[in-house]
Amino acid sequence: MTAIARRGVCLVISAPSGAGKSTIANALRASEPRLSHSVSVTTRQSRPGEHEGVHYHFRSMETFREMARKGELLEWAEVFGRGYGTPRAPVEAALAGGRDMVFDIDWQGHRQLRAALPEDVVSLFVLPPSLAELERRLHSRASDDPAEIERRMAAARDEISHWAEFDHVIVNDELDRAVNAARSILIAARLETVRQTGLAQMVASFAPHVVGG
Ligand SMILES: Nc1nc2c(ncn2[C@@H]2O[C@H](COP(=O)(O)OP(=O)(O)O)[C@@H](O)[C@H]2O)c(=O)[nH]1
Ligand SMILES: Nc1ncnc2c1ncn2[C@@H]1O[C@H](COP(=O)(O)OP(=O)(O)O)[C@@H](O)[C@H]1O
Repeated sequence: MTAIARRGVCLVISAPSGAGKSTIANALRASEPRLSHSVSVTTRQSRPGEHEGVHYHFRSMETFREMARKGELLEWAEVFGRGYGTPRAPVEAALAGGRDMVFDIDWQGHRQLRAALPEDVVSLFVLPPSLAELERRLHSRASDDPAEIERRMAAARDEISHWAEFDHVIVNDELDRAVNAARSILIAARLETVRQTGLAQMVASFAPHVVGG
């Protein structure tokens, strides 16, 4: 019997800045070696410890706009006054090759990605235990200056107001629990793609007109 090729899963993780989505996505990738990270393009400055092509592709606003104009971005948005977007080519290659990807993007990106790839997206919204804890985490990360932290706290309520657009919502109180929940969501989505692919191929083998084969 030939192996059934499934498409990859797009796991979108969104959250107000500082809630822990990068930490959760990194922990997930550490235990799931075949899960790759969609490296976004951004016009913001790199933070200490961030590397070109690993955490982000750091580009000028001019280059970013040119990429968006040419259709090289699958989705893009302005967040905190800066441009952020998902390069199209790596996502299309991963999905076609049956490789799963995790996306750390905001609610606007989630909406656009879902519209572009309705069959492939499963999404998770991460809540902090409280706004006070969110602010504490932003300070403890020590990556942004006080004005930037203020901007992120001001935007947090707006980001949180979109929670109901997501397939799953978790509170990141204990990190291990949150990572386990994210892993379960990924595994369930993988099984669903296997099931759908398997069923479609099985039906196509005896009734091609049903699945348009
Ligand atoms: N729409 C969209 N949002 C993105 C993308 N990359 C990052 N973001 C979002 O931009 C916001 C700011 O990201 P970043 O500057 O890394 O700050 P952090 O979330 O506090 O670590 C977060 O809400 C990210 O999820 C992208 O490619 N598209
Ligand atoms: N469950 C948790 N408990 C305590 N601190 C956490 C937890 N999850 C993440 N953090 C810390 O909170 C800060 C923000 O996390 P980060 O993953 O950078 O957030 P985001 O990517 O959502 O902006 C980091 O310093 C991280 O180590």
